[in-house]
Amino acid sequence: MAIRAEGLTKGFGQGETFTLAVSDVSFEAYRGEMLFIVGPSGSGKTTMLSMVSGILRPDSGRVMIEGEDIWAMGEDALAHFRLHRIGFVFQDFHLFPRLTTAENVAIPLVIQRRDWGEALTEARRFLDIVGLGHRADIPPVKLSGGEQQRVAIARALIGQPDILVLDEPTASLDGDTGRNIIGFVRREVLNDKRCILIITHDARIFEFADRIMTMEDGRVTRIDQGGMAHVAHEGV
Ligand SMILES: Nc1ncnc2c1ncn2[C@@H]1O[C@H](COP(=O)(O)OP(=O)(O)OP(=O)(O)O)[C@@H](O)[C@H]1O
Repeated sequence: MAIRAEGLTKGFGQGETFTLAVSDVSFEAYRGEMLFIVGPSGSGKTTMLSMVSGILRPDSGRVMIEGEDIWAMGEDALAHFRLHRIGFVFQDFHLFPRLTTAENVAIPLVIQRRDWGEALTEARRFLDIVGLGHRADIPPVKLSGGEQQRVAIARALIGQPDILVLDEPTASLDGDTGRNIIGFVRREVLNDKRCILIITHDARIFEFADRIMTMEDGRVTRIDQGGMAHVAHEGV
C-alpha cells in the first residue's frame, strides 16, 4: 500500500465563516493504481489531496505513506518528502514563460541543488519520455495546451516520485487531447511502484481509472471500480 489516510479533517475560517472542508476522511491508495477523486466543486478534493501531499497540515487525522506518518515528521523531513516522493501536475500547468521547456522541466532538480548542466540533460531525457524532446529549447508558451501539459508531467516526473498527484489535468484541454494525455499517463507513467491520484470532473477519462472515489460535503461518499479495475495490483 502507498497511502493510508485516517480520519483527515480540515476546517477554514472562524465563527460564522467557518467551513469544514474535509471531515473525517479515510481511504487507502495502492502502488500500481490510478485512483480518481471526483465530486462537486467545493466538496473538499483539493484540500484533502493537499493534506495527503504534505502541503496542508490537517486539523486532525493521519497520513501514512509507506507506513510513515508524514505529519509527525520534522520540517526538514517533510520538505524532503515533498521534493523527492511526490510530483504535482496542476490544472493550468504553472510553467514559467521566460524559461525554455527544458529549463522548466529541470526546476525540481535545481531545487535539489543538482548541477545545472546535469539537470538540463536529465530534463531532455524526460522530455523525450513525454515525446517532446524536439521542443526542449523553445519557451512553453509556443506549445499547444496538450504539449504544455506533457511538459508539466515531465517536470513532475523528473524527481522520479512514487506518488503523482494531478489536479484537474484535462480541464484546460479539449476532449481528445485530455484522453490522450491520461492514456499516456496510464501507459507510460504508471508502474507497479507508483500511485497516481487524479482529481477530475471529466467523465471522458473515467475509463482510465482503477477506482473512483467520490467526495461530497467534505466526506467520501462512495468508492467505485473504474474502467481499468480488472488490472491486478500489488498489495490489493
Ligand atoms: N484556503 C482556504 N480558505 C478558506 N476556505 C477554503 C480554503 N480552501 C478551501 N476552502 C473551502 O473549503 C471547501 C472545499 O474546497 P476544495 O477546494 O477542497 O474543494 P474542491 O472539491 O477541490 O473544489 P473544486 O472542484 O472547485 O476545486 C470549499 O468550501 C472552499 O471554499
